[in-house]
Amino acid sequence: MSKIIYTKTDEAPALATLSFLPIVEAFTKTAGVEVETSDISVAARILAEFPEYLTEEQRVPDNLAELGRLTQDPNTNIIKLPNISASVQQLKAAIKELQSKGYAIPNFPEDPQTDEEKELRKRYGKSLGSSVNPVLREGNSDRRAPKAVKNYARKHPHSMGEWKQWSSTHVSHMHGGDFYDGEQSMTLDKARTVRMELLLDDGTQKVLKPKIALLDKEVIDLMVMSKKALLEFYEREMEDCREAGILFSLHVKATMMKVSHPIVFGHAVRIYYKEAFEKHGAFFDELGINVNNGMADLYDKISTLPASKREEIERDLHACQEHRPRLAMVDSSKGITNFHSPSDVIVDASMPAMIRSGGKMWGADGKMYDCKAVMPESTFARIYQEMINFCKWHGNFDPKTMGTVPNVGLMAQKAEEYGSHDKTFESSDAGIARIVDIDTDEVLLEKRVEKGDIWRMCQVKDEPIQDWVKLAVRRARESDTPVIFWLDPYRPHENELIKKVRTYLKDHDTTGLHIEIMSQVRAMRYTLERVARGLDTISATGNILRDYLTDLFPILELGTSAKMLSVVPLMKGGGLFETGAGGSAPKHVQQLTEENHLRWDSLGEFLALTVSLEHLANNDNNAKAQILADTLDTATEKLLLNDKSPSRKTGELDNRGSHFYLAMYWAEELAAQDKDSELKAQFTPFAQKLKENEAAIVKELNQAQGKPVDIKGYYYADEELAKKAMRPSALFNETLASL
Ligand SMILES: NC(=O)C1=CN([C@@H]2O[C@H](COP(=O)(O)OP(=O)(O)OC[C@H]3O[C@@H](n4cnc5c(N)ncnc54)[C@H](OP(=O)(O)O)[C@@H]3O)[C@@H](O)[C@H]2O)C=CC1
Ligand SMILES: O=C(O)CCC(=O)C(=O)O
Ligand SMILES: [Mg+2]
Repeated sequence: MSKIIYTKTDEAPALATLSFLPIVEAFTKTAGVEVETSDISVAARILAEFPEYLTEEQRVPDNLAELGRLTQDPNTNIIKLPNISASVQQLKAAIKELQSKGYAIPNFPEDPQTDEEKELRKRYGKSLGSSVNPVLREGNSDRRAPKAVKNYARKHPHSMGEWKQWSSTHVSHMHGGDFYDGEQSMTLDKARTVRMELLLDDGTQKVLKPKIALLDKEVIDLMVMSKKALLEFYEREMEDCREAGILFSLHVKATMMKVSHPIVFGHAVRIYYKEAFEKHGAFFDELGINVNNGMADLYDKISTLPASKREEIERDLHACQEHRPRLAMVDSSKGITNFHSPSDVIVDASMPAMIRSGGKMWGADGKMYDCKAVMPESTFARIYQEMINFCKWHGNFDPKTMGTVPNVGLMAQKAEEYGSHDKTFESSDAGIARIVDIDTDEVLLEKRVEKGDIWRMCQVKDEPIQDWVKLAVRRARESDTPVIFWLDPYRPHENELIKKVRTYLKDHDTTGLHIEIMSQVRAMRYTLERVARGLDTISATGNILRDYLTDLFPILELGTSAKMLSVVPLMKGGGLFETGAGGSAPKHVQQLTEENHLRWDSLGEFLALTVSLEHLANNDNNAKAQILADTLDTATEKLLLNDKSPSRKTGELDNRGSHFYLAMYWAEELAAQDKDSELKAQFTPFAQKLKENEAAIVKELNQAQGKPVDIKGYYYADEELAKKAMRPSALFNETLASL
């Protein structure tokens, strides 16, 4: 029996699953495909970590570890929905909710002192930040807008803000002392075992990571971010921003760069509120305030102080704002600024949203203003400035005519920066940061660090690079589109990759293909010149640009990256099918609980299911699965053309209504096909029933809206209540059960 593993995650995607999965199960069983669910929500991952605190009935298996193992099995077929990459605030909220539901898990130790607390912190750390995707992504990334989706966007363009040539919006990044500056890189000449250590100025050796096994031909890098240079940078840019009278916004990726970026974020907050931190810093420490987790942590912890003390602190914070630039807002109606939480503004999505709106972000008064987009690490920040330059000169892009930019991303086996958090350190002392071969004592890479500097080692294995080059060539051939490898010869790491790309391209027949290697800024310009002329260009990039570009171009081309096809061909032969390239849209949940309307668009799920079924069909020689895939593809196109995607407005068709239409169109396509008479016979009466009841079902679905709905929880909602809320049409449920 063929099997698809369907993940259960968090927030809007998890709610959508409750409505969509029964449809998937009903349809796929007709092709002998079993659908198994696997709960990898942040709540389930927390529970799996602490079985000894739970009763027998409360315990849950470690599904993520099991899925990680399955990525090594060629028969694996996983549909992975977007999940929360939790900030400390979110993790604490999830813990609190679980405790309130009777799960006696321990509190999150904010400032661990004892060994026991340190151990707990380490265990909770496993559920922090991006901890699902890196486990499952045992393959490289293939993300693109399918033709039907692109055509739909061309016919129904989303709104775009206007770019003025005189816009003051720009990107600011460090020009020295950051990870890019003086980075060191090497390709290994043999398999080695190394340690990471700090050689202090007094000669003491401090081992931070005792043993890392590296493979032959692996590329490793050593990078340092100077605290001094970072603080000077912030000071200068804040002053520059205040003078310019525009909004200050900081864009980081604290979810994936879960060790370095909260530190980078915290320094910005402390510089902005410098005088207040000088005055109250020691007291803040006593209270256990850590603004690396955002100002939310500070406001939370001072909320219980006596009013006079609290007001004094608030006054002092306010006084700092008087001579600092205005901050970009995340939610101006609630007074939530860019400094509230390091993962409220996530660079991959936040920069495209700003560019789409003509370079504007929200100010505290609810109006939009030009901004200084601050991205301290210069390595990739420059691509955004290049795009802004282009928009200022050319005007914003036109979704009706613009070309498309699919991406082939190097991602497998925790490639590059995104796999480096367990090898990232905030230096406790000055000294030499070194990577040393344990067996030979050779110092492979070394760099001077001062106290407070952040240093890290990144790695990328050779086999994933070979696989990435192969995938890029395959995509170029299949789509007859030029491929540009975005690699910067001035950057030592990428220079190593350039050598490898040149070597491995020779393994493939590239006759007639257009393949080039360009530095990022040139690649961006080249790609944009083509985009503006309606031409398509594949970007073949490293892991960070994979993440950035697969939100950037889709958000401009399609309005959201949720509509992307996102495939991870696992290196061992299985398939991981991600549902779009975007997140979990937390504010959609709020709309559901307040108004019982879910505007989440499951298009990414429809696309993922199509390719997942196709993969099954090929692997298991399952002809029925292929028919299901082909008909689902046509049904999805029909859904788009007939405008049955969810509306943003309560009372109109929402996520559940769009699922009904998908089911109806899919059934109609299965009834219309003549390749499999059994399927035809099964689906003909079913399609008829859905068609006959269309008006009544849509009425039931839409009439349920407009009033609050309580699903008793956010991270671990009551499954039965949530199911009931997500399946409000008795008529549709009955009809589906009859299949
Ligand atoms: N692959 C994964 O697992 C990923 C997970 N994440 C996680 O998701 C969370 C939120 O991420 P964030 O970057 O803030 O934002 P999201 O990508 O979730 O949402 C940003 C905005 O995009 C629109 N949007 C996104 N997806 C859809 C959809 N399917 N249907 C309709 N509109 C959509 C919504 O716009 P509007 O408000 O206009 O409706 C939404 O407010 C974080 O925890 C993050 O770590 C993020 C990226 C990928
Ligand atoms: O894992 C995460 O935190 C986000 C993933 C993401 O943004 C992406 O893969 O595009
Ligand atoms: Mg992303």
